[in-house]
Amino acid sequence: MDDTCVISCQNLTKTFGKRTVVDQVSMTVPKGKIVGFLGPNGSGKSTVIRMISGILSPTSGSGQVLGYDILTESETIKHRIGYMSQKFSLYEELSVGENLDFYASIYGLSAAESKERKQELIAMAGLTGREKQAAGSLSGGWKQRLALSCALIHEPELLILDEPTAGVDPVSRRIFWEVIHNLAREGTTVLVSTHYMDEAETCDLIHFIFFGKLLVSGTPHQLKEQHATATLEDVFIQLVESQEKNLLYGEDQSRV
Ligand SMILES: Nc1ncnc2c1ncn2[C@@H]1O[C@H](COP(=O)(O)OP(=O)(O)OP(=O)(O)O)[C@@H](O)[C@H]1O
Repeated sequence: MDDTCVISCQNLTKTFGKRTVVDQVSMTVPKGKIVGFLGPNGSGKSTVIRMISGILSPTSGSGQVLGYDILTESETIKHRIGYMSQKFSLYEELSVGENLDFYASIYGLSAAESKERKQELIAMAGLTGREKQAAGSLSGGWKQRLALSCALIHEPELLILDEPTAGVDPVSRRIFWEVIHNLAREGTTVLVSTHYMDEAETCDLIHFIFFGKLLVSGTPHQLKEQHATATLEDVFIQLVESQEKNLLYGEDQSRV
């Protein structure tokens, strides 16, 4: 793997029963960049993300994450990356501080490291004063930032976010993205799936997936230029409409 890339996968494929939901996806994520992963509902984003994160085994294909093999070193990958899904994975009955303690213990931080890191993350997430509040009683935006803090407890160099802002209000989304951009400026690489085009516009690179196949990759500017559109939303609509036409006229019917 090129050492300027922290994720690289080749012909990654996942089949559930007779359905191929991820079909020979090859893509890279360059170091220090924010990479947006876009595609309609059910196009395979979460499945790719789960294979890259070492949570799900591919049916075929290969991949390297932070130099580790996704087929043979998935446990190491899980330990080295920061991962946050839409479900947030918080313990609702535990307090903000206890949730962070829990994740610190999973990642093997010493008591001193844990204390220092907790303070940093609580400040970063704007959770100061809420350390003793039960996670379950936090509003959506606070829960989201606590979940992000838990994913960052071990200072991962790669952060993988699966629709982290789904169902969160616009102000919280903006605060969340400010945090993401700050992390990227400090050198963290981010792969993030999203349905929000305003979020995608701020990514350094975009991979667009449809029905399990990677259709296009490029910077937001390149994609808009290639498709002669003013917005990424128009690029998205153009891609989906042209693919749906292909499906309607008989191409790739086996994949639906
Ligand atoms: N464990 C599974 N067993 C069977 N089918 C699955 C499984 N996991 C995902 N799928 C199917 O794979 C397809 C891709 O799902 P995936 O969640 O990866 O899409 P997505 O692009 O992340 O969608 P969304 O944007 O709605 O979250 C869907 O049709 C889904 O139903």
